[in-house]
Amino acid sequence: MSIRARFRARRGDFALDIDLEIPARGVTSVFGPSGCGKTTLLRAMAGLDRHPGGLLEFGETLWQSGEVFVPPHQRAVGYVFQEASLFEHLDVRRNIEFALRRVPAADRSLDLERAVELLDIAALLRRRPPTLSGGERQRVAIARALASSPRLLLLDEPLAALDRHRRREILPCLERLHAELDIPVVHVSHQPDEVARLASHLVLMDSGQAVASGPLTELMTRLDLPLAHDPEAAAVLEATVSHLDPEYRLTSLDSAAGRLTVLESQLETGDRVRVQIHARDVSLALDPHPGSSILNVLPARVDSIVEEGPALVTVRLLAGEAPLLSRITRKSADILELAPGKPVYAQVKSVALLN
Ligand SMILES: Nc1ncnc2c1ncn2[C@@H]1O[C@H](COP(=O)(O)OP(=O)(O)OP(=O)(O)O)[C@@H](O)[C@H]1O
Repeated sequence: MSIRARFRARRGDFALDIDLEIPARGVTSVFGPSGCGKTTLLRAMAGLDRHPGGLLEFGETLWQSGEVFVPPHQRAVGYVFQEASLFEHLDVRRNIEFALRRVPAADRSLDLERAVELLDIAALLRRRPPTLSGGERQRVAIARALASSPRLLLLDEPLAALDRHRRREILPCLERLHAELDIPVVHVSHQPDEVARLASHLVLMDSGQAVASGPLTELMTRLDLPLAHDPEAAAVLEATVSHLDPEYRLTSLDSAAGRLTVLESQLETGDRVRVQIHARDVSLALDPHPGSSILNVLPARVDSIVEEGPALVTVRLLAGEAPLLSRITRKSADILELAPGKPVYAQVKSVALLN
């Protein structure tokens, strides 16, 4: 099942020209520079702005086409924007109950207790919004959006107004939503780390257009797209915990790129995790370097190479079928005579667990 969105709109000098098909499951992140049209797209999907000639299909359900325009409250869409708007005179419980009551009991996909548990807001139920912190407000706003039993959740930079610490508190809640509720989420963010952690699908926007749309793991490592050239460029891999080593306090993960070793954490065998490997943390060698202290050495082959200014190159590798990035000096690339198809060993200095 997929979501099809086609919108053309003009706002002063800005033109939105979008024709997208994204999966109606998992988390799709819409990523792009300020002013590129991310909010305009989400508002059009929610039905908050009507753009004549637009098309929006949610699976078999038509929300907009030609003369058809289903108003926002009949779309079963939950949305949370940067500054959460709550009913300031009602306590948190009543804010959520208000949303619950909009849906007949037989059609509810979750109850108050479940929404409270997922967003970890039991302690806030008697508080009124003016007494809540920014992070608490956002958690309540997301719980309220869920209480209306949406078929689609739209989150427009819900964490933008929060500092790093508060964002770290909410990210696990968003992950739980994704893992435990079968509601597709379209999520707008400026933060590459948030996108890497949450998204399964990515839409890259620029100047009102979708420059690319595809699986996160692929788009993050495509050398024709900007993410792979960022100083923070990284590959993201799904992995399963395969072995715990109590003696050395290490954990082994099996991924499509091969076996990875990370420091011991709270993980158990069989857990699914997501890891991030930064391009700057991957060096390359022509042999497996048995004398090295680096534990994670993956056989790979060079897929493509792009220069990053006069001194550096970014190399896209395929370790098995999994793409990885390596940022090395142009001199090293010349010494190793790197070229597409060449077998190499990727020495991974650091693997970050994202959850
Ligand atoms: N009512 C309006 N009148 C004129 N221009 C507008 C209006 N609303 C939005 N715009 C312009 O449309 C463009 C897209 O805005 P939008 O809010 O969708 O961008 P965005 O990608 O969400 O940005 P940000 O990441 O900064 O939130 C911007 O250039 C903005 O200035």
